[in-house]
Amino acid sequence: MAKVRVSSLAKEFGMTSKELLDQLAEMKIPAKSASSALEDAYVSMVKKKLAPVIEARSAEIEAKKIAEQQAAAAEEAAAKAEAEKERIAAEARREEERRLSLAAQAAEEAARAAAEEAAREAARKEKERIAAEELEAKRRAVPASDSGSRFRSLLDQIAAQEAVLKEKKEEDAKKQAASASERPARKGRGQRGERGERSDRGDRGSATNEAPAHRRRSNAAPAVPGNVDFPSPDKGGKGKKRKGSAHVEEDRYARMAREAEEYSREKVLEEARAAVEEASRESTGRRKKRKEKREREAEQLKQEKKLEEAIAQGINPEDLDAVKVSEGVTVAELAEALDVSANDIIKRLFLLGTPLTMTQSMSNDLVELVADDMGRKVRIVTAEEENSFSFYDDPKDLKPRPPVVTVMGHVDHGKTSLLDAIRHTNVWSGEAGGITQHIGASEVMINGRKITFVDTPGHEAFTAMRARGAKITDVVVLVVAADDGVMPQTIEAINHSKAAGVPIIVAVNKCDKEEANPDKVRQMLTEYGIIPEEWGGQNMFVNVSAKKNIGIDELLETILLQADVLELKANPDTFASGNIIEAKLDRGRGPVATLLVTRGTLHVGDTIVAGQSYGSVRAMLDQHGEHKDEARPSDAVEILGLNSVPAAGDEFRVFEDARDARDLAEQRALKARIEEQNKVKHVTLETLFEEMSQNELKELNLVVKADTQGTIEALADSIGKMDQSEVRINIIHSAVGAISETDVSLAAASNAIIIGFGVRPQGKARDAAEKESVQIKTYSIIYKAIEDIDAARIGMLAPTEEEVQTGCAEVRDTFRVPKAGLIAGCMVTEGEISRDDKVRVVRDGVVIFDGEFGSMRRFKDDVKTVKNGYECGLGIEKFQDIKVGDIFEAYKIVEVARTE
Ligand SMILES: Nc1nc2c(ncn2[C@@H]2O[C@H](COP(=O)(O)OP(=O)(O)OP(=O)(O)O)[C@@H](O)[C@H]2O)c(=O)[nH]1
Repeated sequence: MAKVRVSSLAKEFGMTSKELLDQLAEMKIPAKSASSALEDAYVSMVKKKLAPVIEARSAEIEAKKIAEQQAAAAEEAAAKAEAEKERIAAEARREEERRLSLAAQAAEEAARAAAEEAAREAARKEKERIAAEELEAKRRAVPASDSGSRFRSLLDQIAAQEAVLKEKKEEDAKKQAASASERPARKGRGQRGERGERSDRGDRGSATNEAPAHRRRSNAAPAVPGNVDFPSPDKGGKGKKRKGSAHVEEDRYARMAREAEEYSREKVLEEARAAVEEASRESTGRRKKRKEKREREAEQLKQEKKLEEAIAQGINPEDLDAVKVSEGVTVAELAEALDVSANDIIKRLFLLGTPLTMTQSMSNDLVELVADDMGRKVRIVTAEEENSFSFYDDPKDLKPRPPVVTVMGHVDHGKTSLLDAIRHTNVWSGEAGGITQHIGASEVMINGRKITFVDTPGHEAFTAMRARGAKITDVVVLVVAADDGVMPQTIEAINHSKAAGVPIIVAVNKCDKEEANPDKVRQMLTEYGIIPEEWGGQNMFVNVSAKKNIGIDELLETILLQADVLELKANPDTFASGNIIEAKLDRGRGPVATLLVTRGTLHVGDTIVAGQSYGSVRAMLDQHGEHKDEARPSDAVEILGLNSVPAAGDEFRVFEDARDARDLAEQRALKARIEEQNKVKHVTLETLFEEMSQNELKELNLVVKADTQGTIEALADSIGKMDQSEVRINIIHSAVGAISETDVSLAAASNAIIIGFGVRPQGKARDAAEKESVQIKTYSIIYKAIEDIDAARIGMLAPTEEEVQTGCAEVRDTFRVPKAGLIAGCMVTEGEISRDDKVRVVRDGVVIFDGEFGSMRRFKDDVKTVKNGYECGLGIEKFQDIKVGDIFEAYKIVEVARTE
């Protein structure tokens, strides 16, 4: 066997070699250094001993790893947030700088425009001054003596020039006033409209210089007071200088610059705010993504857990999402389960050739077919499954629990005596007639460890209960009397234990007896696969004497050893569940149940459901009749408080809500009652008379199927002539053709018998009839049918011979053989056909010939029988009309004893 070094084992355990060496020294396991190699046995010992330490270590390491991962994740998130903050700030800074430089540029442009305007204004004023001087010079140049017409005309010219100047001045003033009043109206317009208007007016100079400033102003829409003087669109720059206009314009440009600056700052702030908002939106987005990720992970975890549970419960994970329906569900119930209309299902059933009504129950195959047709998944739950609970426990919640042991064996081999010896109490003497009458349970403490014993009865009548006993136990102690050896119930106990997969410890009892032969018992048991360990097998054997108290301690130690190997665990920190091992109605205390807790902890006051019973645990008693407050996994206790007596073997579980418990129990009880009522036993020709007298049956319903209409008419005619004074015979349905599943449904619904003439049940009709207990009687001659019905009517019918089908073969090919005639190449599809069987040739459900085989061959050899799955050549006596697809039904007529 491979050895493991201390160092590598230490590494595996997550400890240092020194630590492990210390532990080994403590356990007295020889190991000198880290390089010392340990035997396998030591390794498993160490593993077992250090399991809690290793678990704690690995949990510690795991926790550390998780903490590290979390810290790293937090650090990363913080770094990311910091970087993001930095990015946003830088972005805001850059934006601020850009806006400020734009504002400065705007201010500069405004100042330049102001300077240019001032220069233009100065030039205009200069021109006006020169013109005035020229006029004055002209006036002075006119001689005082010359007061003739030339002088007058000169004065007129001057006066006209002055008038023109004045007029122009007035006009300018008007225009300026008009432009000032127009300004606010223009201000509201779009930038494009404003520009268009200006170009229409042909404002050349200011259009180029002022356009940027105007655009910005228009964007920011600062309030412009109505009385502000704007440069007038002075054509040609002529006209007089306006009073204080330079000063006003200086103010305006300064304000424009300030406004531009303010606007820029506001804009920058606004954009910075938007950037921050965007960033926070992004971080919200990240938070949302993280949340989504967490949700996804949680969902995945849930799915994994569900899968684990499904596997633990032995359910196909694919069936998890399937709709659960009970076996024998009715059309209406299925419709409700699938949330579809019952009509939809009825329609589909009709198309499948099996029309059913709302209240009729459906076969499993039909349920699956219909569901499949609808693209739905269903899981058919058996009654047993329905009444059982399934749980899933996280492995980390599991804690060691005591073993539950069942003592089994042949009657009088000493089971009770052995338990008595174990418990040091004299149970045997208290039993009625010295025979254990029920499953009893008891707990024993050995070396500080508990073992729960379930004592099963040894009589054959309790076989079923014993089977349950084997299922709820961890270990079976098979008691075999050394003087008696292996007996029928010993074998039965072995089979039950094996079926339940429970290990068997053999207690060879009565070894004190002289005739005891323990070795013979060992020898006998090998035949049943129970081989002693000392002979290289799997089973532990202990020789005991219950009477003389010999070998009892050894037996108990062996049980504990076996339990250690099994590593039994359960979750004690949950609602209790388990099995009823015995229940009875006590005259004074009402229903009393002994139950075994397999999971969780049961408390006084808990509400439980067990099978169809429910109630609160009013009192809890141990095997000595002492009151207990709680029962933990592997504890067996007697409880009071159920509303009825549950069945031994029923599962129980605690319900949080008493109403849920009552609902479930009542639902189960109701279902059981309905099922009982629905178990209709249909009439048969053999039971007709009995039914007539017991249940006052006044009518016999028949469904008649025949090969021809003539046969149906002949039968109806004969029946009409029958004496119907005691029972009326109704042909409720008759038709030509094979007996179908629909005929069976009809017969089941109307308590009818199916009579077939020259026809056979088709497809699944035979199975359906068996399931529904509908009798199908097939005849080839009418008078035989009439005879049977007549005999049944007067209670004289008792079949003396019966037809037994032996097999079926399908014709795959036909060929002619000289002398032998037509031979059918067949495949046997059911049972085994024999050369001397009778044979019926069935085509499309109708019997076309009834006779005997003429030949039966496999390859070139004549054979006596051919089994299912084999090919053969079959010839039929006096029948040549064989066609591909025909079915040969082989049958025998057997004698049946009269049942009266
Ligand atoms: N000599 C001898 N007799 C024993 C021993 N064990 C049991 N007996 C006797 O065998 C008989 C049957 O014992 P039980 O303990 O009732 O046997 P059981 O298998 O429990 O029987 P049922 O309850 O009927 O299934 C009694 O008379 C016991 O005294 C034993 O070790 N030695």
